[in-house]
Amino acid sequence: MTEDSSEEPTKADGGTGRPERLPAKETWSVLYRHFRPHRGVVALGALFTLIGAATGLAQPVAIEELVNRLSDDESIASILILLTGLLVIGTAVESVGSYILERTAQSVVLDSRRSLIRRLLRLKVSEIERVQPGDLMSRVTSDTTLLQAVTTQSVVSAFSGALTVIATIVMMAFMDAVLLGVTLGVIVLFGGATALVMPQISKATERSQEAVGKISTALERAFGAFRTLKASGAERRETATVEEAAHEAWRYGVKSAKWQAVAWSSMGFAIQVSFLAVLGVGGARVASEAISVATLVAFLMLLFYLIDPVSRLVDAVTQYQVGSAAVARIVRAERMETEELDEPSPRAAGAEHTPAAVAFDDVTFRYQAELPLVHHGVSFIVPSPGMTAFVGPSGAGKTTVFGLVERFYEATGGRVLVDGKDVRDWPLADLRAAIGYVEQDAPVLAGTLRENLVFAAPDATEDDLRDVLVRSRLDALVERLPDGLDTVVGHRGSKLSGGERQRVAIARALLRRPRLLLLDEATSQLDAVNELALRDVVAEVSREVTVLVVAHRLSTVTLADQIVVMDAGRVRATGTHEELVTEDPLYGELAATQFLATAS
Ligand SMILES: Nc1ncnc2c1ncn2[C@@H]1O[C@H](COP(=O)(O)OP(=O)(O)OP(=O)(O)O)[C@@H](O)[C@H]1O
Repeated sequence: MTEDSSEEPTKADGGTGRPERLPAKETWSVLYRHFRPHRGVVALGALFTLIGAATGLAQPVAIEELVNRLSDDESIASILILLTGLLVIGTAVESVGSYILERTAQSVVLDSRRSLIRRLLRLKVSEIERVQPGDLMSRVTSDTTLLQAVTTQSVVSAFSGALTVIATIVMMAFMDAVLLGVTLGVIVLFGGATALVMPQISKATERSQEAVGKISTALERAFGAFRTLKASGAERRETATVEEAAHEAWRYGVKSAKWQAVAWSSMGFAIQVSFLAVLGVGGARVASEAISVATLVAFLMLLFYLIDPVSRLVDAVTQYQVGSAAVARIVRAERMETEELDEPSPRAAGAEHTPAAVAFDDVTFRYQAELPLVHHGVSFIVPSPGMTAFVGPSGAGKTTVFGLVERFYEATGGRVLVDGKDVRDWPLADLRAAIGYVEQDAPVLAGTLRENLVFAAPDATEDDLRDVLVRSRLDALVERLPDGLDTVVGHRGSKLSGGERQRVAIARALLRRPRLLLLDEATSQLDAVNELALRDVVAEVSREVTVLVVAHRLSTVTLADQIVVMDAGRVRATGTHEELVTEDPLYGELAATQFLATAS
């Protein structure tokens, strides 16, 4: 089962083109999904913030009373005590509230990172080939951080800010409706610009985040081929590429900051102007005895208190713009197609060790809809147990056979059968648990030798490890290394030789105790002595296990129980070496040139 993307491939890109913006409704629903598990805590935090704000609002009322008592020559001691109490309680409650909200915001970031990480490592192979992994990484590290702002400052500040604004306006209305009209008129007139610039903030932030993604992509490209970079003298050019992306991030970051400043200052300006307007109109109303001085003072105090919630509202909307840009990028990553991968069932995980049966039944395949067919009706049945070698010119589609058996890709037509069952009907984890796969370039991961070996078989015992080290001819190397199995092998195993990397990859696959072993040019870099040894090991393994190899070396191919000759995506002949040398001209030619040349 896959979770399908509703977007066109070009829209769900990893940063290569500019995707369409996410509709506001969808942004809201994503934000709500992240927010929902924490709604209880957020409500508590919001309540504390509100209580804090209410104590602030009570202060002008208390001051109005204080001014009245002063003018009536009454004692103000009780009012002063009340004011002090309000201040202390307000500060304490507000700080606890803000701590709760910040903590929740961090949890939201954690949740979104977790869900993204879980999905990213389950992406289909074809999805990863379509995008830039560096950009995907920046979505986990950088974009999720922006989510933090939109779930606290934005959602909660908007809520508490709006409630406080409403409460303030109600209180103002009770004091003097005319002054309230003046205040609102001025704020709407001068603060209106704020609303206009909001979309600009979101747009600039998304561009800036895209550029951050480009930085990761460019760095990943450079580090991924560091020696080639140096050997090609490309340091300056690649540095310039990364710097250009960094500069783009800066440019759009500054643009976003500019629009945020416009939003803030227009709202600040609106409140300042309303102060002046209330002073003018209020003064006239005091002179005409429509209102008392105490009411004007209290009203001005309320106006003063309005600055905070209005700022919070503006901040909320600004942060929402920033966050929505991040949400769009996160959602697009979340929409990429993933594989459903459960734990392998215990039987598949190791109890049963019969060799797997593999067959292709008229398989056609293309990597992408717009690309030509790679397989045009490929059919073969492999002996199990036994070794089957795939040979043929470069690009004939040999590696693709392995990709289809592992179900990294699904056949466009026909059936790929393992144990007589279409691989699409297998639980994916069970299928892969049955297979040991050594890829063409024998990848070794950063970490220690031990970590690399047990990567595919975390439950392997020390005895298993020792046995496989001997079989894959790694024992001498491990003994030589000062830290033995705990030696760190460097990024992509850069501290190992090509042949050592291949042996590590073979050992890793053997340790998995597979029922089906796929070896893609797995011994191409081994010296003659090690190759001979490993060939014997593979031959021995193939007595109990089904082994498929892609190999160009005669030594490996001649050993095979069956050879499948592929050419331009078709099987042109199947047989043993002796049969094919005489029966198939292409194989005869390959044997005569490539194999025999190698053998001689
Ligand atoms: N991930 C991919 N996306 C698109 N096209 C691909 C992909 N992988 C391989 N191809 C194309 O499919 C064709 C078959 O590739 P494949 O790797 O199966 O050939 P091969 O026979 O193993 O070649 P070689 O002996 O050089 O390894 C080639 O033309 C290749 O360019």
